[in-house]
Amino acid sequence: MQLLQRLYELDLLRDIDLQFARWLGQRFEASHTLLTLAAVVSQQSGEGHACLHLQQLPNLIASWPDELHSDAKQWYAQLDAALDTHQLLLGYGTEPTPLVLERNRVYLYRLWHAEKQVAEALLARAQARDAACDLPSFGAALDQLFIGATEQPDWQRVAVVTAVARRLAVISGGPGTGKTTTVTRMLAMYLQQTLSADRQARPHILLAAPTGKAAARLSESIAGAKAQLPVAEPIKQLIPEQGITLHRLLGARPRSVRYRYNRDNPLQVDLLVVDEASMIDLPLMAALLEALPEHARLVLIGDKQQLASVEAGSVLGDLCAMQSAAVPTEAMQELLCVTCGLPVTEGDTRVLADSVAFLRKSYRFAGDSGIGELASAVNRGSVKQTQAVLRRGFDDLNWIEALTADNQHLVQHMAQKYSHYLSCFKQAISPDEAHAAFAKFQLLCGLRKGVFGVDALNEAFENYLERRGLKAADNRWYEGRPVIITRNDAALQLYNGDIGITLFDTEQQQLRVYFEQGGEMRSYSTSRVPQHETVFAMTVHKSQGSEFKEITLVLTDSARVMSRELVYTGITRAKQHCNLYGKKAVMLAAVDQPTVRMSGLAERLWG
Ligand SMILES: Nc1ncnc2c1ncn2[C@@H]1O[C@H](COP(=O)(O)OP(=O)(O)OP(=O)(O)O)[C@@H](O)[C@H]1O
Repeated sequence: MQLLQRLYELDLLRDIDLQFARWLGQRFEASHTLLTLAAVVSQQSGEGHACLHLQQLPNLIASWPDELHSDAKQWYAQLDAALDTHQLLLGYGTEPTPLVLERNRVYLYRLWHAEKQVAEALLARAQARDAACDLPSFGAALDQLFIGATEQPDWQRVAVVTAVARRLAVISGGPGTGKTTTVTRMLAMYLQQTLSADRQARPHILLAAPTGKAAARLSESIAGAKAQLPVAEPIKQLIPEQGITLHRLLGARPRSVRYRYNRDNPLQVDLLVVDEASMIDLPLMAALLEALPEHARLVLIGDKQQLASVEAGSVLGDLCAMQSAAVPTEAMQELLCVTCGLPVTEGDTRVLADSVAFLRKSYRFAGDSGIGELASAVNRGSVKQTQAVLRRGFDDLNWIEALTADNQHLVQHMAQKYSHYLSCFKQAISPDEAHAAFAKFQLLCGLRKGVFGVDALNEAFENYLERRGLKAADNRWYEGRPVIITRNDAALQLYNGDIGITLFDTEQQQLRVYFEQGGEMRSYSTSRVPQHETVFAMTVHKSQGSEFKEITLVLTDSARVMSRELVYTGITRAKQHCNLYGKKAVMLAAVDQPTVRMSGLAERLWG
């Protein structure tokens, strides 16, 4: 039997991958070798890879079951010759073809095009030179913004200078390293510079994030940081506080993949701040860059160590890749030397290095914080340090050994942790109060399927609620049901990842679901809520962009899906307390397993 069919039967290809190969077969009469390659490239894009690196193919084949190895090796041996044969199916990007081969990478056309567009647009923005900064006033304004600061070097100060000086800025830092504080100071600095050149100027600043939750958090953090800014009130007033989702910003339209704002109809904005940039996939970044007017500044904030976007690409990671340890250009080094006291260093200069800044010190987690220590051990990929942190015993870190092979012990844990939230519904509660109560605790899982996956745990917890009389057996909806949207609905303005809480509306005498949208609560009747699921248990992927007072991260199942980035992202969702539930071996195996996203973007950007 042909390799393509066998891969599908063994669940190594999805329906869509097989259909794609079959459709190509009908249109192009291509060889089985090339069609199998098309299906594998399609499958890899489903795993988040922007392309398939041909050098990685032997590793991929080695991960397939033994029974396929002989056929797969034969297929691999025929690939070189097949790549030269069907130029209508596989081209080099000069004409649109279903597959594109560039260097040793094979792409689906859509992702190749998006990657090329993103690289060109980012490099053009990084190269753009605006009017030089007025150095004397620049230094004085910085001193005022960083009054009392003692860090040396002060990476927040470096990030502010970077972002004010360049049309593209990327600020990456772990939890609590002051990303929002820095961006707020940067906005004040930018406004001071702009207004000192033209008193009447009223630059249009916008704040956005990939999910509703992240946008709401950005609004809250900017408002908090703004209140502490040591600048004049008129400057503060020009800093917006309201963040919106990228889909809303770009004008997502029902049943259309095109956004309202695009190259022909650009956004009206002078400076755009986008938070949680690690969640932005290649096509979304391409659409964002296309809709941004040429003169506008783009400031991307995020944590490069977090999980990459669910869809294909690893844009923030690639932007921060710093291949061959590139250093900023001479002009930028000089500016950073004068304004921040950074030493000028020899090295391979890259224009993109002028735009990237890293924040390194966490102001949220003090030295005695287990969450901070664990996050940094996991981040470094050090199994030894991770073990040491787990042994040491911190107040904010708790290891819970899984006691049963089924999930009942974990359901008891959930019952205890959600007891405060569930008790809120004994009396009338406002939507704001309900959302605040729900944000106190979240159970996070790496997996969707299996006994310790999100689906089974939500079901088991709802069974528990039924036993407690908090949910009727025959009704999916009940007061207190938290739901998460799983598919964008532009018409209703509800997007993937938005969380709603079900409450009884005494006026309408019915259950309604309340979502926070742009700083306001909006309610929907239960029948109108687009595709959703219960969210007492949530995947770590979906939790990106959100933070909770306390979390429990479930680490029970196969280490294959657990990666270093997944564990890091999970534990850093906790602001005050982090519980780890499961088996230590799973945790340690995950720490030892970094995720590799295949992409050509880092090479295009850093050369
Ligand atoms: N230079 C600093 N000195 C003292 N405290 C600071 C400094 N920078 C930030 N903080 C404080 O640290 C906390 C976290 O800051 P901020 O919210 O800006 O970080 P963040 O990186 O945006 O966090 P998150 O991980 O939530 O996105 C805030 O309470 C802030 O006031």
